Amino acid sequence: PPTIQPTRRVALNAKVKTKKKKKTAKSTGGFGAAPKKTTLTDEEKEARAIRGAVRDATTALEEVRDQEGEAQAWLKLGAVLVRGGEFSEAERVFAAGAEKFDDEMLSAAEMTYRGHSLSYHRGPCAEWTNAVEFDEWVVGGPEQIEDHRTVSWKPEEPRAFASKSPLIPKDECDRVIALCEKRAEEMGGWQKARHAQAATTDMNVKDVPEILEWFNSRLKSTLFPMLASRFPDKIKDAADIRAHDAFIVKYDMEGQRSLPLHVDESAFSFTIALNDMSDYEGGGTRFERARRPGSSDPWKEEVLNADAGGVVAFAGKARHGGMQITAGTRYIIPLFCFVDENRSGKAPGYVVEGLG
Ligand SMILES: O=C(O)CCC(=O)C(=O)O
Ligand SMILES: [Fe+2]
Repeated sequence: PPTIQPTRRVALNAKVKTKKKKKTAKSTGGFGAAPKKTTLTDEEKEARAIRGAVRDATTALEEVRDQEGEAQAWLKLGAVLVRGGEFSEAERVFAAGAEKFDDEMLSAAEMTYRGHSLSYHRGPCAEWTNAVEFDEWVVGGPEQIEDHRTVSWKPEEPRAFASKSPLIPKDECDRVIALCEKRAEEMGGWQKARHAQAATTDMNVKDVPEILEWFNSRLKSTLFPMLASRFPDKIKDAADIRAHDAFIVKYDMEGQRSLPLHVDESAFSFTIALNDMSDYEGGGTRFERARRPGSSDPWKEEVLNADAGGVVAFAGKARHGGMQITAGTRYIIPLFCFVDENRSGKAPGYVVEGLG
């Protein structure tokens, strides 16, 4: 089976890489654009080299299509696309290759880029017309946080938004909890080892059909529109948002009480509260370093939380964790999102379509 990409990653070293050199030249019109000058800047040379590599890998793929070792050619083409920032294309090439070949590397690459996004709503969403207000924080501290593929954050840009009232009615949340507890009973308990590096007591949303149907309608009507409205500079259209992974987590005194500081495998993450804060003591999404937008206050730890149906939505690469509860039970749905986008701006699918 493919290696499951951990959706949370606990940094072994608190220092994350700061500035990453951008590898493509936006100034040339991006990936695929013809160079206009004879004297090329380094960036232009790099963009041209990537275009050449994509061409070579595509040609190599065409040549070996029906031969042994073809899986290697698909992997190579995907890797070249990743290098060029063509992430939507890389995902589709890895997936197309994995479909043709029983190859562990291709399946693992598909899982890394696509996650479980095919199980979740993708495409047109409702308009965000909700009157809910949000508390806003800058998170991640003074240094540049790690990029997540298409979404990169300059210092001060990473945000966390905590809703001040529910986005989802409490009765829907109650039903989800009841369905989870019923399923856990049938399955002999909550899963404890799905995430190797930051294990939670959890259950995949995609594995519980009634919850999945509800969740997808909420992604479309509420959660994706809300996210796009909070991050307009990073998300052009809610229809481009993908859910990499979503699961229900239970914190209680018998099982898991907290979650260590980590970064998520996401551009944007949500913690969706399923029950009220009065049901437990402690708890909440704990950001290692936060302060108010526009302030020069010292960075300090901040715990954000909401009652049932409320959310905390944030840049997933800002270090955070689950604050320890000291009594009661807390249920949340962590949701990890990315944007289906090529750095060139070309419509997703153009490389795979070209392969016929
Ligand atoms: O407990 C929380 O609020 C944080 C959960 C979290 O960060 C995660 O599940 O990745
Ligand atoms: Fe997380």
